[in-house]
Amino acid sequence: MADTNAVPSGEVDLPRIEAAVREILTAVGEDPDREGLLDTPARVARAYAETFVGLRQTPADVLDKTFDVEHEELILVRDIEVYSTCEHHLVPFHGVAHVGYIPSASGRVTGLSKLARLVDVYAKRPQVQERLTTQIADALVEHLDAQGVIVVIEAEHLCMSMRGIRKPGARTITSAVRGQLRNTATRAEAMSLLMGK
Ligand SMILES: Nc1nc2c(ncn2[C@@H]2O[C@H](COP(=O)(O)OP(=O)(O)OP(=O)(O)O)[C@@H](O)[C@H]2O)c(=O)[nH]1
Ligand SMILES: [Zn+2]
Repeated sequence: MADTNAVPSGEVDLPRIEAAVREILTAVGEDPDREGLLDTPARVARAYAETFVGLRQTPADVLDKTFDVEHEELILVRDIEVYSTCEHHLVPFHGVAHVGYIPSASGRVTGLSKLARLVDVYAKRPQVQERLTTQIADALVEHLDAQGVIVVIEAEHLCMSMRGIRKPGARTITSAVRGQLRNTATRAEAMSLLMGK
């Protein structure tokens, strides 16, 4: 099975994406040489480079810089906007991520913005929501030695809204809980904080 954590080396092959987009336009019955579409393959290539930039990033890139704070309680950033791409249909899914952790016993914490950056490292790849959730949680355990982690993602998948079953508004909720946050009381406290109750 392919290693979904693998980081490919090298740059995005823009000319190859351009050629593929020309092919797709032709295959759906369009004329890639008509004026309105002339720049489209190059635009799509640049957009894909941005959409999948996380394939060239690692969690260490954002979590290696830490500092020590005396705080062995929950740190939670709620409502981090997420745009990712469903790996089945290559259309977006979008919503919010809530990311919380209890720092290591030595109080190793990361900057709050780094939690949002970590979400993007994994969101900017072809994804399924379950794996996105799990990867964020596991990175916090691995890189911060966090004593507990909770990640909840709520998202709408455009592959379910704009096509296929066509159910706009259906939201999928996934969670990943590690370490001390598996404890019923601690987990209930975190859940009530992240639901805003
Ligand atoms: N578990 C999971 N499923 C997803 C995710 N994103 C999309 N899917 C689902 O992936 C499935 C792919 O199903 P297939 O039957 O292979 O493809 P399809 O014929 O296009 O399916 P429909 O979307 O039902 O039309 C669909 O049920 C999608 O709703 C995700 O993040 N997690
Ligand atoms: Zn999909």
